[in-house]
Amino acid sequence: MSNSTTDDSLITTEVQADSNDDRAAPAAGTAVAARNLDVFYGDEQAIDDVTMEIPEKRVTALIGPSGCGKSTFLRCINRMNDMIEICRVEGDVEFGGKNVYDDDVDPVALRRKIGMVFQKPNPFPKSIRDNVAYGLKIQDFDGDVDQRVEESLKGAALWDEVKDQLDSSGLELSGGQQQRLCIARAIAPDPEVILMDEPTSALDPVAASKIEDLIDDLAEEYTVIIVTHNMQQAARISDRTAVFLTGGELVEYDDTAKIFEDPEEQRVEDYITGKFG
Ligand SMILES: Nc1ncnc2c1ncn2[C@@H]1O[C@H](COP(=O)(O)OP(=O)(O)OP(=O)(O)O)[C@@H](O)[C@H]1O
Repeated sequence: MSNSTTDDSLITTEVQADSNDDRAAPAAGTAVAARNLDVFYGDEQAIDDVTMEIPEKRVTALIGPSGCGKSTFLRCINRMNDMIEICRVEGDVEFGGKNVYDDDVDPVALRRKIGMVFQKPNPFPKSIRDNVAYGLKIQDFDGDVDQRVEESLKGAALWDEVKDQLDSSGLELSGGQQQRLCIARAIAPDPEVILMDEPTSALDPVAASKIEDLIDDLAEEYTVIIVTHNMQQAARISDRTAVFLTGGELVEYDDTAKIFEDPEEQRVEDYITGKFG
């Protein structure tokens, strides 16, 4: 695991800066690690004994056919599955040297460190400024809110388009702009990890392409973990790719080039060449 955080820091410390990060070089450390993770919905098993280490400040793509457990795995990382009553998680998800399922972890504090962006842009019916500032208010942020809003909108490549209309409703933006607003909202609390569940699938190709470019930029500062159905997208934007297959099995996990050019597993080759799924 990375040494950048300790147990207590899950709740208290800021993101560690690493301005010299070079994505061609090996990652500095592990951001998130699943260890023997099993997830059940009632009697149905959705994730089956998954162990994987996700590198920090890289883009990791989770791919696989519908229903193989990609979203379930993603939601385990910041305990969004807690909201689903019949969901049961066994095994560990380590973040900052700590199992996020330990009794003393505060899920709300965890979600500030591990933000999330969903398939459908879901801005609140509030102003652009208030959408971005939302997470700051919850955490009693005592810095300059307007400055953080501006930084977050710049970080989400939206500032230039909205800087003169910060008091307009977030719902008045286009779909692609709304998704970038949601990304700004996710990065405002200064997370370490951003989870993205098919963030471009509801967008037109131009808007989707802007988000892809943005993901590339975000990986300079954050660890990005993205579920995508779009294999070209995974190949374009990710450094590492994890292939899940039916039953929640992690079949292969490697550098993205290796997965797409020379996978070890026949089942993975069949999947990425479109023989099934
Ligand atoms: N809230 C839920 N309640 C019950 N079962 C669920 C729930 N969410 C997911 N499942 C089941 O868990 C399994 C994995 O679902 P999940 O959505 O994680 O897969 P996925 O790979 O993300 O699928 P997709 O690509 O279609 O979004 C499926 O069998 C699904 O029916």
